[in-house]
Amino acid sequence: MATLSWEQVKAHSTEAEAWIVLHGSVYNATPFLEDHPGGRDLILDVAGQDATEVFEEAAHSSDARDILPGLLVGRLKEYNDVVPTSHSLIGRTAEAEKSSNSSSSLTARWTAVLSLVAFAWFMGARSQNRQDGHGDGGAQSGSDNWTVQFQHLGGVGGAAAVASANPLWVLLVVVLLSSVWGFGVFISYVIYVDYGRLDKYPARTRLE
Ligand code: HEM
Repeated sequence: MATLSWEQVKAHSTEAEAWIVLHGSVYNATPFLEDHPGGRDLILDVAGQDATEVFEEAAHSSDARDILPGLLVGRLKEYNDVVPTSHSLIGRTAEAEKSSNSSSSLTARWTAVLSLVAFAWFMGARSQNRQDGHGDGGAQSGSDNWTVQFQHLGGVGGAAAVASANPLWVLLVVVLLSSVWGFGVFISYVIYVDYGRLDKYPARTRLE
């Protein structure tokens, strides 16, 4: 890797050659200027300079940091790295959101809840049918055995109660729980993503 001096870095402070220093490594940001979600000007403001502080203040994600190796030019000869890598709330939250709240895992959760509802409904309906004496003997006895077995299995807990409850009550409870859950997800989204995004802006560009 090339070892560079401050003079060389300072000589690359134009739009055509915008080098920035992050933690002592020198990056050529020019190919990325147009793609920068924070805009080209924020990078150009610090071209030819040490951008570590503003870069960390903007709490860049690991996705942003993954872009850096592709822009690497070299390393400064002497560099005293005093700015810590930011581990801000928003950085960690955004990454956690990506892994835990991804649409696929949400789909999986909803599928699990809906399966449970369908199962409880089915068992409730079966048990109702049996108690009302609407079962038509031999043909149904296989399913009724399943109901009985389920109730025996769940006899120790709430499963039997769920199975024998009116399916409409089961549905109501599930809908209520889902609403509370959804509200919780919404509130945490507002707190961590919307509110947290304020921290993504460097202090000098932030509206105080
Ligand atoms: C080559 C260096 C840089 C790269 C690769 C880069 C990359 C990125 C990326 C990928 C994002 C989207 C959000 C994220 O994933 O974190 C972002 C946002 C941002 N960047 Fe940079 N960035 C660089 C330099 C800078 C510099 C020097 C500043 C100076 C202040 C800056 C300020 C910002 C701001 C304020 C945002 C937030 C934009 C928004 O959410 O609307 N970035 N950057």
